Amino acid sequence: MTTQQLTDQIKKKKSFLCIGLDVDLNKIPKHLLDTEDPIFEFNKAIIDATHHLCVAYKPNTAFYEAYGIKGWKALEKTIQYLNQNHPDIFTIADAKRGDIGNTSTMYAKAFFEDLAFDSVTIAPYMGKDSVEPFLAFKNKHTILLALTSNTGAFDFQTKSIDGKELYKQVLETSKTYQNSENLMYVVGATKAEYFSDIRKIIPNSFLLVPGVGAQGGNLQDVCKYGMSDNVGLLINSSRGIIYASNKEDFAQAAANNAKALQQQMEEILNM
Ligand SMILES: O=C(O)c1cc(=O)[nH]c(=O)n1[C@@H]1O[C@H](COP(=O)(O)O)[C@@H](O)[C@H]1O
Repeated sequence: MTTQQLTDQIKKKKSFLCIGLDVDLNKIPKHLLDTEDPIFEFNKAIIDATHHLCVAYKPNTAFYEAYGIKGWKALEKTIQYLNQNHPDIFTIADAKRGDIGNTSTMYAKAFFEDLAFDSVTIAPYMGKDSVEPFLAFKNKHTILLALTSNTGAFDFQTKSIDGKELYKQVLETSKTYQNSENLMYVVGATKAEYFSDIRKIIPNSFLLVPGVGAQGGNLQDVCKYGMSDNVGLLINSSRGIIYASNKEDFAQAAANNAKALQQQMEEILNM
């Protein structure tokens, strides 16, 4: 998917919501545990109930890897279901990968070719040759961790090196990488006060913004300082949407929470 197609979808749906599919078998409704593939059945019900309210889904691979081969199969079925039924929806494999070049190439093949995701999250720590293998894929997107939502972000990302914070160096240096037009960045919703500075460096890049809902980030603040001319934001909520209820009504409850966020987004887009 191109970023133009993503922007078109945002304008059509009046939403820049990304729903995180972080499936924990301890949190899903008990009746689903009797089915053959509870993770997929949960995801399918959530997707069926919410696809008109969001523009992206982001399964975090940890939640699938934790269940071994069954988990990976459920991830595969989920992305196939999305690609077959909702090809207009942007898909993010939240895998936070990155390694020496030949290994990154294999990670890129796994997520872009085998699983056919539109994008994957990548840690920038190993630098240029660990990121460029992902960028080499046309119309696929590499979402680089810039300033994360957790408190540990202050351990390294905001520290100055040669007079400039590390997260700014990540943004500036990554712009020089080959095929850098395929880059997007992660910036946590809990770091709203940093968005103005970030937009000075990357005015138009798409930002994946996790941390609203369960982590306490504020949607209005993020939009005020982080929105670009082409919207340029994908706001993720995982637990705040998918675990709205653990009863039979879980999918409808998730849709209600997604709708509440989408309506706030619509108001912001209309301003
Ligand atoms: O890359 C991410 O998506 C990510 C980056 C970050 O800085 N903070 C962050 O919470 N995430 C992910 O975003 C999701 C947030 O989930 P909730 O806090 O339940 O909405 C989880 O899958 C996290 O792994």
